[in-house]
Amino acid sequence: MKIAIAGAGAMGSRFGYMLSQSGQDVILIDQWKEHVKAVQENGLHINLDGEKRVVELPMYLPSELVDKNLEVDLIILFTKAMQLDSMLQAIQSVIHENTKVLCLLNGIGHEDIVEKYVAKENILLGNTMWTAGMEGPGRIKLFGQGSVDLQNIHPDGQKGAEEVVAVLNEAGLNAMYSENVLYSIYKKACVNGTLNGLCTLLDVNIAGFGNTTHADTIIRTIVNEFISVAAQEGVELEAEVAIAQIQATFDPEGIGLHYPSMYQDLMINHRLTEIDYINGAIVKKGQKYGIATPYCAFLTQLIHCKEEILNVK
Ligand SMILES: NC(=O)C1=CN([C@@H]2O[C@H](COP(=O)(O)OP(=O)(O)OC[C@H]3O[C@@H](n4cnc5c(N)ncnc54)[C@H](OP(=O)(O)O)[C@@H]3O)[C@@H](O)[C@H]2O)C=CC1
Ligand SMILES: CC(C)(CO)C(=O)C(=O)O
Repeated sequence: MKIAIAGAGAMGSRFGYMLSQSGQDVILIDQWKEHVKAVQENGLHINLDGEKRVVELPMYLPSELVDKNLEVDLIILFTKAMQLDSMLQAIQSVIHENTKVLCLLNGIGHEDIVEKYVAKENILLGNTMWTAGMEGPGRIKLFGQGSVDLQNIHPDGQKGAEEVVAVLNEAGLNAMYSENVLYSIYKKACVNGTLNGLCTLLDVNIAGFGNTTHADTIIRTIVNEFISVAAQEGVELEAEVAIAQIQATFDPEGIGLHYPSMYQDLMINHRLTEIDYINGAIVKKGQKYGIATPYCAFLTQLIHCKEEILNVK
């Protein structure tokens, strides 16, 4: 399968690497010039559980694709939420009538953006528990295991979605066809809504926060805000199920030593965060449905304060 990864930072590069190792024909696309140049000139440097390796993968800026007349079977979107619209606009030349587009970003509501550029029949929505980090342009750090949940958003897309699940599984990405992707998205959003902002503000990794005596109370309160909003959208998510998935991330042998992507954005790279698409999205929906979401609102405000203090753009 010809696969383009659009947004090939940490996660996109991980998926691109694993898919190419399984024999798929992969290209990486990103708008970060230094990163693209580094991969074009020196290959993608991978630190996999401490073992270093370098792989050659074709990588392009979107502007370099325009006259290439490239057709791909699948595009996997892995930008940050703030860059999704501009990336989709920039890769129009690669999106054809039969191109499937799988969106795996963290957060809620990305389908509204993808639908502006892609026919509903070709849109697959999902999320992932894999992790990754950048050590610099052209260099990624990988450890731990993960999984992917995905589903077509239009009934005609099911066969295509099942094919994509099979391709991801051949690459060892542990993909599952979800019967209710909105459920999967809200369940994963509970993980991000409790860990990303708090690990960032408290300056700890997942295990560090999870091991505090207050973590459980805070997590339960935030999860309750998420599930009250989800219920208004027809998603019946049990608090204990969401909490169990969050607690499972604390294990240092799993992803407990990971600093969430928001920490990497704000504290390491001094970049804007996705808070408005996670806790901020719950606040907005809460206002619409008349549900109080004070913890999500406070967390969103604190992260925005930190963005201002660090003067990030
Ligand atoms: N990292 C993780 O462990 C996980 C992340 N996710 C989600 O996956 C999606 C992609 O995340 P992730 O791979 O972490 O994103 P990255 O920050 O690694 O890369 C995303 C984009 O950000 C820009 N960028 C990143 N770092 C720099 C930098 N130092 N300087 C300039 N530009 C930079 C690049 O695009 P550009 O130049 O266009 O700005 C890049 O394509 C997000 O929605 C995230 O929440 C989901 C699960 C786990
Ligand atoms: C790994 C995990 C689940 C941590 O919250 C994540 O999605 C992220 O880092 O953004």
